[in-house]
Amino acid sequence: MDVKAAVAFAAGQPLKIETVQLDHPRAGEVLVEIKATGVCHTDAFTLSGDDPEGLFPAILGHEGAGVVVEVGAGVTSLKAGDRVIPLYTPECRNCSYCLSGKTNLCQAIRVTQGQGLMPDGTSRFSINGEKIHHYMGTSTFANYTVLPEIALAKIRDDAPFEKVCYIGCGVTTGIGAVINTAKVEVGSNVVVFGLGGIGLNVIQACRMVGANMIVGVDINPKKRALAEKMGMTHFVNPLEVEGDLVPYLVDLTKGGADYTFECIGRTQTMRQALECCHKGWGVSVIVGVAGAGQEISTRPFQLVTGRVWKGTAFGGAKGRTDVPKIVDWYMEGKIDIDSLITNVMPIEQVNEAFDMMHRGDAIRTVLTF
Ligand SMILES: NC(=O)C1=CN([C@@H]2O[C@H](COP(=O)(O)OP(=O)(O)OC[C@H]3O[C@@H](n4cnc5c(N)ncnc54)[C@H](O)[C@@H]3O)[C@@H](O)[C@H]2O)C=CC1
Ligand SMILES: N[C@@H](CCC(=O)N[C@@H](CSC=O)C(=O)NCC(=O)O)C(=O)O
Ligand SMILES: [Zn+2]
Ligand SMILES: [Zn+2]
Repeated sequence: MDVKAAVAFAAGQPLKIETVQLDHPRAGEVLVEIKATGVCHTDAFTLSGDDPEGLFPAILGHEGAGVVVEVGAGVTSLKAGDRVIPLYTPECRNCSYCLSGKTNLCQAIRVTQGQGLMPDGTSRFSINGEKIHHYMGTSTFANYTVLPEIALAKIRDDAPFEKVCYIGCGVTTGIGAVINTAKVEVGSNVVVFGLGGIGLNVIQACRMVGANMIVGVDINPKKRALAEKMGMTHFVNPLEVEGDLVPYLVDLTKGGADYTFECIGRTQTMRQALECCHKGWGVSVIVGVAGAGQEISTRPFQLVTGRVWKGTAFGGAKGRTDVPKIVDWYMEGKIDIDSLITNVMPIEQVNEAFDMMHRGDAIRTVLTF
């Protein structure tokens, strides 16, 4: 079938809206009509050429919501008409990772997903006979896409696509980093580096679990008001701090933070986030994705003296199990998504959405079809 997609033909080039060809779902696969998709910094990261797994041409996008149109042979958990959220971290419930009870990093299809292919090693997308790569197993910058059944969370029928698509990455990553990965306790002092689409969800989760001090760090002062609305208690602009940021944050948190979250993707801020943790017990969670070839460093003494460095992917969430629950939280008014969706525009304006993100003028832009 012919579908409309924003195609990334080469690193660093604007996306082009094209009519591309999409094959029908094969065994274990599902055809989904994407109704809305968020634009996450990771899409920009891959488009920039900094992603070692970045492949071109590709259809980017991994923060979508839509409706099942057709199921392939053997699909049992979904049917036409079901509302779904695509999962870049699938949940097969059968691989050793899923069965370990220790991680959300299902590996059932990770190899082919990283190669921009479906689990059988082929692509469903093409243009004029040339293969187009899938991206993160989701490719939500297309009005129809094909995914494995294990990479779809079935959600309730009254969930609005233009809001809950954000649960496909940013909301779940931020909230999950706090609840699943760090397990922030009541009364904790927290520092959040980066007040974008992920960091603001970290902040709202810290507020939800009853954190005491929630310090937000960002070089863009325009982020302050919304961060305060989400629960930030103190704002720090590193460009306005005289001297080193780390001792400033240690002083502010009276000895160091119990938990810190790096939601930027810069190795320098990852180090700062670790080193402003409290001696003896502070935990720093890396959420941001750093570019190809970059490495983190610190003095090992930082760890010897009790600070812990961790990371999180998709907030440690098991998608098919946890995403429907997070949709319920939104529908029940327990979490705020609406305030964080700053722009809604048609897919044709996808490049404008990237420009706004780079200028720091948007938290989340949602594209519609
Ligand atoms: N681990 C995971 O599963 C996930 C990771 N990510 C990653 O999280 C990071 C954040 O993503 P978004 O929130 O969508 O990005 P964003 O662009 O919305 O937010 C980044 C924020 O960092 C701020 N910032 C930039 N440089 C800074 C500096 N030197 N000091 C302080 N603040 C600075 C910006 O002003 C902006 O507010 C990205 O690296 C993204 O790839 C995103 C989703 C999931
Ligand atoms: N491909 C990159 C790493 C990209 C990355 O870390 N992705 C995150 C999700 S970011 C979402 O916006 C993730 O879940 N990683 C786990 C995984 O298995 O990919 C590289 O090669 O550095
Ligand atoms: Zn993302
Ligand atoms: Zn699995």
